[in-house]
Amino acid sequence: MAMTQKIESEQREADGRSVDSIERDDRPDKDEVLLTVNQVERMFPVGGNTLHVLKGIQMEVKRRQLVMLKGRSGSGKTTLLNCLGGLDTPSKGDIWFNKQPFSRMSDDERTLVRRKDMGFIFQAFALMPLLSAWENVELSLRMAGTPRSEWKERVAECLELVGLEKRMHHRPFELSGGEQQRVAIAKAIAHKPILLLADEPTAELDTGMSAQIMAVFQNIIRTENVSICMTTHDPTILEVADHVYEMVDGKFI
Ligand SMILES: Nc1ncnc2c1ncn2[C@@H]1O[C@H](COP(=O)(O)OP(=O)(O)OP(=O)(O)O)[C@@H](O)[C@H]1O
Repeated sequence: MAMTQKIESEQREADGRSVDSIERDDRPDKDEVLLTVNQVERMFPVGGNTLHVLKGIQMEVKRRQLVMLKGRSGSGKTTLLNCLGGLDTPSKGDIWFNKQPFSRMSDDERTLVRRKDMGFIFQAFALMPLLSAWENVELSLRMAGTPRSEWKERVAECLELVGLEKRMHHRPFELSGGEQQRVAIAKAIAHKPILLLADEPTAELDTGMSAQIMAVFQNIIRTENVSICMTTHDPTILEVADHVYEMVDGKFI
């Protein structure tokens, strides 16, 4: 057995699961659907007219899936992602999340679900510029209401998961674009969400850094049991997706 394989195998065994169980993912909730989108439409009133942006979207995301939404600029990807994250609501149709009628909840209920079970990553990283990587991740735990006694262990764990253990005390301007995006990922997963929504997370990165971010995504799907739904323009990263939905003019083709 090659050394890298052995180390990987030992790490996996240390993780409490056999190599086979990880590669086949035979955990009981494997095929469970986490997110269902039923005939969702979104219209906006614009200057006396109605702009029909989403035109009957049907999709689902299962546990531990990496799902990508691809499509040209203006096709409606961000509008859909905003509805999936409860930052906006459909004009028609509904969205179910974790067996709950997410799009029909009150704003307050939806905010609670979003804070507890969802994490967000945006293309422009959204880090606090004066705080270190450590402090940025800690801030998200503070905002999520995680008890202070758990912060230290969880911050270290998240920064290690994204491969930043040697950069924990650097501030954003002392980090590369790819490293900043990894801090943003650590921040988004710190409160243990079950769904991560990412809008063009590799848009600002070159091909090598984009590949690293996708490797981090695959790692956190395995270790954190999270599902990821992301938008992208980048054809080179589509192959790592479990499922790709292609959007043209507000519809999937
Ligand atoms: N609040 C709004 N009011 C009016 N029009 C809107 C609103 N939000 C989005 N749109 C319009 O909906 C269309 C789709 O926008 P959206 O941002 O969802 O596309 P996108 O596929 O994410 O594009 P990009 O890749 O450039 O971000 C655009 O024509 C946009 O102008």
